[in-house]
Amino acid sequence: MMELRQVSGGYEAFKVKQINLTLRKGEFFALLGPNGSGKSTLLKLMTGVLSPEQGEICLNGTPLARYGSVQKAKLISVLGQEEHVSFDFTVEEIVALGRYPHQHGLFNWLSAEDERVITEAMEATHVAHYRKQPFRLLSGGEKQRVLLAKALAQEPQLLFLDEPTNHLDLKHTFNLLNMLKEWQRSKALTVFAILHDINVAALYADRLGLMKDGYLQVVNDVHLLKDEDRIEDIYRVRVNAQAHPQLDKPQFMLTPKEEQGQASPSLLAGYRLTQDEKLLYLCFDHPLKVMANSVWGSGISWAAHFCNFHVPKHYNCSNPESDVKRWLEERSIPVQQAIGMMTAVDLEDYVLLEREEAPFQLLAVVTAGTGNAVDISQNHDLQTLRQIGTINTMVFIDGHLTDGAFVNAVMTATEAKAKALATLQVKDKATGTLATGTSTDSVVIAATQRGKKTPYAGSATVLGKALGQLVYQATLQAIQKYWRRLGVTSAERG
Ligand SMILES: Nc1ncnc2c1ncn2[C@@H]1O[C@H](COP(=O)(O)OP(=O)(O)OP(=O)(O)O)[C@@H](O)[C@H]1O
Repeated sequence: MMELRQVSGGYEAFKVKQINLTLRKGEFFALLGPNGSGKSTLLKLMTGVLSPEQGEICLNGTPLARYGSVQKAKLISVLGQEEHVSFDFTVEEIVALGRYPHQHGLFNWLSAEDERVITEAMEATHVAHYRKQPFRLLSGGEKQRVLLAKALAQEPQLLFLDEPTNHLDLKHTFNLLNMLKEWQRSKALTVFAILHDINVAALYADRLGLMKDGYLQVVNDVHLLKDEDRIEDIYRVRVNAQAHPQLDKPQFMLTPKEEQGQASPSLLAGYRLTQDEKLLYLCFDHPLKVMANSVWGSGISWAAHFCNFHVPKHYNCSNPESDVKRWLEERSIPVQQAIGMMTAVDLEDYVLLEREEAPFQLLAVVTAGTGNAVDISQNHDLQTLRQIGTINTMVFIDGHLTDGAFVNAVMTATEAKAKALATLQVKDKATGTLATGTSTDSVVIAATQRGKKTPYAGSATVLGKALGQLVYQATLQAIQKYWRRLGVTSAERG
């Protein structure tokens, strides 16, 4: 489609240098880079506004310089950063200007085909309802969409956009990019867009290029952005690449300077526990990063309120999540910062153990019932496994865990729980074999994310050992309390 070979050019004091790039037909290519890195200069070279001092730019195999302006406008259109419209045109008249390369004859009347394309472009950019309004009276974002409609009305093969989502609110940014993707697919439109938002680029681009100091440093697919060191080298900012929850695309987090490594009281001095018949509640002064399979707040999140609600033994509800949410609201606990579990166990029988193992502080809170103890290796009828008879394990860590360490911590806590069940010879009633857990267990691992990053939390680490021993002890004690309350004899245990 377009090929740049060893292209250099620009201004007296600034030039882009030695650019090699091939744009593929029908792709969405995003150009990223810090302010002043030369993105707009490169775009001006690619659109023929500036001429290369060295190298060659070809469009469909022919040097760009050989195209006449109308011939070029049939193939490429440009939505620049600042478009000035000097006359008092209506929206429709502005969009109609996009048709000029396709018009014939002396008077440039709009044909039926021109009218169809103009309407299609206005509808795609959601400006059709302003068609009779003067362009100058529109807002910045509305003007941007009208100018995009004009660029689309040109029916280009290649569309250049310089920060197209400037001025646009969230909805219109999303609509515009979705619409571009749609035109890219349905009309094999090639899109070359300068973007500032790397999250947007990661979501919409097929390939992207990173510019720095006039050089196109690298071109690749969006996974290139996962290279945090490279992004830091280009932008001088440390970003944290995360996986998008539904798509195989990276998304980026920034940490404001004042939030980094903020001092706050120690974990063990920074929480309050209250317990009544219905709720076991731990409230922390500062939110913790959480990995959990709780009824409310499952997955990875941040939370400061950890709740274990008591339910009757035969509690049955089609939507336990909405129940827990309602109970949180009834207690005025902020639902968006809460983790909620449920148990049929008497909450008075919770076990709380603290441990300090430098540099970590740990706190484990366990409630345990073994009425539905299960040996995971056996084949069970699923219906019988759905009753509440649960071991709920919460572990709080003053430490900075990577996502891998969170997974490791879940593993360690699970192994420790299984070992406690084995020590107490808890049996699966259905099979008579040793139980490995109960049918509806929950685990919560929460960390303050302060201090040096910890990549592991398995048995070969200080953290893993402390965590495993703490959960083992807490689970043992919680099961023993549960048995004492029920007056269960060892022969009946299971
Ligand atoms: N018309 C011009 N005449 C002279 N120098 C210019 C001109 N336009 C831009 N420059 C200079 O060229 C350099 C690169 O500018 P350019 O606009 O290409 O950067 P950019 O990467 O698009 O930046 P931004 O993200 O801020 O839009 C800058 O130092 C700028 O001052």
